[in-house]
Amino acid sequence: MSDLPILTAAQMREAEQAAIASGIAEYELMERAGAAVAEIIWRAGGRRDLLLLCGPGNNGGDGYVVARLLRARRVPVRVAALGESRTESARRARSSWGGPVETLEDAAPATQIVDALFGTGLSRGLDSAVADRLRCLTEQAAFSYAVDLPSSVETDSGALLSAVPQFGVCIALGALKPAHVLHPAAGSFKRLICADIGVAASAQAHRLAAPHLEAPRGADHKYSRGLVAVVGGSMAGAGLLAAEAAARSGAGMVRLLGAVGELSGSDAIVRVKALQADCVEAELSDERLATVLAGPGLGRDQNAVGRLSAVLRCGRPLVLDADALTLLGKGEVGDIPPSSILTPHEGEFVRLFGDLPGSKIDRTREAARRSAAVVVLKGSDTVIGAPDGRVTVATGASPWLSTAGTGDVLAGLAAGRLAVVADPFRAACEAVWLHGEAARRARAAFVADDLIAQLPAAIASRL
Ligand SMILES: NC(=O)C1=CN([C@@H]2O[C@H](COP(=O)(O)OP(=O)(O)OC[C@H]3O[C@@H](n4cnc5c(N)ncnc54)[C@H](O)[C@@H]3O)[C@@H](O)[C@H]2O)[C@@H](O)CC1
Ligand SMILES: Nc1ncnc2c1ncn2[C@@H]1O[C@H](COP(=O)(O)OP(=O)(O)O)[C@@H](O)[C@H]1O
Ligand SMILES: [K+]
Repeated sequence: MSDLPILTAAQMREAEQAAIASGIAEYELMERAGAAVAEIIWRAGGRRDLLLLCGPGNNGGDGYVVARLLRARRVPVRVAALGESRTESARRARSSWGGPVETLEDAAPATQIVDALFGTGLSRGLDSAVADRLRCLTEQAAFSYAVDLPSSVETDSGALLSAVPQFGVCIALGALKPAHVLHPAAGSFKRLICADIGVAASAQAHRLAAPHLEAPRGADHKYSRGLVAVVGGSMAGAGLLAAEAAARSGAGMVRLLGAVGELSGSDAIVRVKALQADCVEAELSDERLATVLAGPGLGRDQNAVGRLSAVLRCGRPLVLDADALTLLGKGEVGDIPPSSILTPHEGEFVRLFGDLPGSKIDRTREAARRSAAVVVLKGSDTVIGAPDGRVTVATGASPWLSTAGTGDVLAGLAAGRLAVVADPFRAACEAVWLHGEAARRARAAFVADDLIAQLPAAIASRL
């Protein structure tokens, strides 16, 4: 898996303009885009009959190029257009096709359908008659492809501007756009392919790639590999889940601060009795501590406030989750120490940062900037933002993760990886990837404990 760049519509246009300024004609880019799409369709569908739906802009222009190139390979191709072509390159592509052009209303279904109606230029939802026709034709096809983006999705936010059918393959041109990784748009295709069209795309946002992890060295010992403290609380099970995940994350040692003797779980976790804030404070003064996690099962009463205050003052790299985020959102404890990792779900995020404008990527980036922390905004698409503006987006997470306790596992994993690598953004990215991989390996109907059991194999796969 590669860490592909993610560009907004405006950034993509800038990259295209830079390519044009360097001497590549706009029409040449359209030819390259069409050729890349035609090749993918040819490999998947061979000579099955195909209907291309072409819109008025350059997305439609790409479509006419695809039609011409596949006709040359003796694929039975028909083209249906939504009006005249409105750009010079699209008009040129349409005239190079030179074949008949049907109307969208009259076009009969085909085995393969290609949506080249709109791409990054879509400015509003499709008219309902057009949306209906697109849905009908797509549902009747055995193979369906969206060129650059499914028409109807908002490029920069991933919102659906009108109803979108389910496509088999979406072929992103030049770079990914936010709608390729953010839900709901990212759920409107089964497979995503990014086609290189020779436009240099550098971005601060990337799709999360599989990490390269390092095994301990011969000279390592449990403290050099990272000592993690998990500050538990009134819901002891959540703290234990986080501690178990931290213990299987590659860290050298995990201490669980809370009540002792009540819980089962791995004996490798050192339970330390620390029920009051002053005991927590004393435990967190250990110079050998690499990271401290607070939040899972912490509670929200005055005792929890005192314990969390001790955590915020301790001066160690922190991971803050769940109840810790809720208490921070209420403003009842101090500020978030810089370089922390915060792992909110949507509700905790809004309580902490309010109703920020823009896409999930924009909101996460802004929250990271404001808090000077790494923010992991969880969900079916998890966005990880760093204070310096870097963002990665995890795609394709198993919906089976929507079960109680999986967030506690992620928090423990983040604390463990932070203890190992000491870089909060890298640690958060590794944790999110390993969490997704553990879920993939656990397959279906798993509970949070099953994810923890998969962590050693997930880690081994990246050494
Ligand atoms: N940026 C790049 O580097 C490249 C872009 N290419 C293609 O160009 C596309 C972008 O082209 P355009 O900017 O022309 O945009 P689109 O082809 O997405 O559509 C823009 C046109 O649709 C109209 N429109 C927008 N929403 C509408 C609606 N709901 N109903 C009816 N009309 C509507 C606009 O007024 C405009 O005329 C990309 O998605 C990609 O497919 C490729 O040709 C190659 C390179
Ligand atoms: N529909 C979904 N698809 C993929 N991942 C999901 C989905 N719903 C939740 N998740 C993931 O599951 C975890 C749930 O965390 P959280 O909401 O904190 O739950 P809990 O507090 O019960 O542990 C997060 O990592 C989140 O990204
Ligand atoms: K399209």
